[in-house]
Amino acid sequence: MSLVRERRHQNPLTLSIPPPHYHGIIPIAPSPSSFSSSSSDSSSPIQTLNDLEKLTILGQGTDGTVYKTRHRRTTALYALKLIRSDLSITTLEADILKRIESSFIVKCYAVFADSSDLCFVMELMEKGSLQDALLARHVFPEQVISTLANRILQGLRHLQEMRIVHGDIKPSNLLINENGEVKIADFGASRVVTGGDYGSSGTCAYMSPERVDPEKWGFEEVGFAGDVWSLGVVVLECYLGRYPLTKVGDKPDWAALVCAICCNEEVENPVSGSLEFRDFVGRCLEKDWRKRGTVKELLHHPFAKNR
Ligand SMILES: Nc1ncnc2c1ncn2[C@@H]1O[C@H](COP(=O)(O)OP(=O)(O)OP(=O)(O)O)[C@@H](O)[C@H]1O
Repeated sequence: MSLVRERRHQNPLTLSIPPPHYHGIIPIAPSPSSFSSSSSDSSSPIQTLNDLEKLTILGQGTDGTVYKTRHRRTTALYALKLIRSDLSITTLEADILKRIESSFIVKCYAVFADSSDLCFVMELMEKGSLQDALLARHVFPEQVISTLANRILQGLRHLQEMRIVHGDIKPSNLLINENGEVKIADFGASRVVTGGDYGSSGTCAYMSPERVDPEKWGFEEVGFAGDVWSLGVVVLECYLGRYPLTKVGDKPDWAALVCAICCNEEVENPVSGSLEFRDFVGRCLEKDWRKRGTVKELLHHPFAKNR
């Protein structure tokens, strides 16, 4: 998990794009020197890393490992993410995570840092990521996708209220808990916006046209519309059971992705889908961000509104 995603070489569809265009962005992080080595609420049961006992490895990211852990005294279970990375980059994520309180976003209880690692103590999401679920199940029925879309939109609404653009909504950053509830995770590509443009960190396959080619689509957008586009890609991927913007068999390299995102006239919307589903996908995957559905609008859309 890092701000710049070039190292996501394990997954052919998680390609990054050339140098960013930063305009009007306030990085959330303090400078590395001002980052405290331990950041845990004094009322939290987790005061030091020694309070946690590692049980198993839950997964491996680009820059570190996620462990299942147990609090020695309370026996409560947590996920512990250890990241070996440039602290100036990862403190961005730490600072964002600590501020967020929402049942639609994976909770971060504490952040610890030593000389080379950042350690995030997080809510344990027992069922892994939506990516894992897609690999196991392949496709989801519309009703499940509708609930998922609603939860992601509610998470995005919370982030927007905090002026945070997630910047990397994709199946592997959507985690599932014991109750089957999906929550947004991984703020390695996030930004607080004050207007103007946003950076181009994130994962190319899920990036909106205005992020991939800002000159063509204009610089004014603050980035929230980019998260809506990514949601549209995820929704379509859950329905089709494959990455939806390139054709089956296409080599998913950077050029093919840029072409699929920016050049093709319209994203192919499956005729087998219900009218509501197709309209929702169309509103998310509107190429022109000025015409794309907003989070507020889509929360009232017949496909995604709470039933
Ligand atoms: N809070 C959590 N609870 C349970 N499992 C988790 C949690 N956070 C991450 N994981 C699992 O650990 C794995 C690695 O997560 P991590 O966020 O480090 O990397 P990633 O997002 O998969 O990839 P990248 O590092 O390229 O962003 C994921 O596949 C996920 O299934």
